[in-house]
Amino acid sequence: MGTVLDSILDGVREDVAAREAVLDLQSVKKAAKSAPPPRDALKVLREPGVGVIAEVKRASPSKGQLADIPDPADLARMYEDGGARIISCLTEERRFNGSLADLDSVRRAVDIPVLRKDFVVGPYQIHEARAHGADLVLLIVAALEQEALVSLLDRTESLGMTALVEVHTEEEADRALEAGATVIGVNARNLKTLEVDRNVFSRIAPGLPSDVVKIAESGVRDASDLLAYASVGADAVLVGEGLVTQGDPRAACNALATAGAHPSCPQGPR
Ligand SMILES: O=P(O)(O)OC[C@@H](O)[C@@H](O)c1c[nH]c2ccccc12
Repeated sequence: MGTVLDSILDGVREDVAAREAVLDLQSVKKAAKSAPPPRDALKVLREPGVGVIAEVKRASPSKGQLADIPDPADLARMYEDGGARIISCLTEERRFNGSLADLDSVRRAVDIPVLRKDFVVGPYQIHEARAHGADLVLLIVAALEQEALVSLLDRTESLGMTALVEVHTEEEADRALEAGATVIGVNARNLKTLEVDRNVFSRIAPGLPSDVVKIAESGVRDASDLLAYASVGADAVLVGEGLVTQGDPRAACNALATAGAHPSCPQGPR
């Protein structure tokens, strides 16, 4: 039986093919060349303290609709005001209800770097991300053969963007390092079963080289979760549900950012 990830990937491949039939690879490459220059995400991620990557997330396969987000630009601005270092914007349509239009409006609304959060299956989406202003791209190891991972990582960097390489197991972390990843996200949510296990980060992160930026993804509900991830080496946390479901996303983001910036917040070597 196929996993949730497999079925998401099938849908994504169909959607990419449909977009490519309208705007081919050559055209999207051209569009990427006239996009506003990429913002330096690596610099932001290496600043002292534990950073917050705040996600514009309308829905998820595990929970369905999470929040009514009438204006993603508005939400992104609240996150930025609340002290987020990076905005993550879901663009996958079928399960997460995201879109490239959301990415466009988010990128225009803020001055901080923006991550295109999607299931990248090939080079088309990398150029497309840049054409829509993305500064970072998510690459999910579990979704890619090693050869594809290496070439998509190189392509991302050659366009001046940063790749956030997502892993869920030690084996995947080894593949990410082998591919040359400098920013690794450990997802507490298993994309094959959708189960969240916050201990996955503490199992994997301490084994990663100290110069790799380590991001704890998923399952952050409040400042105590951020501090727990920080104590086992997180340089940043990526938070969706815990922010979009709050009445005041600016305040919720600020509570996390403040905890991450506090001198008592544990932080790994740089
Ligand atoms: O809503 P949460 O539990 O804070 O999780 C955010 C983020 O980690 C999650 O949206 C995510 C992590 N990796 C992904 C890959 C694809 C889609 C979504 C994701």
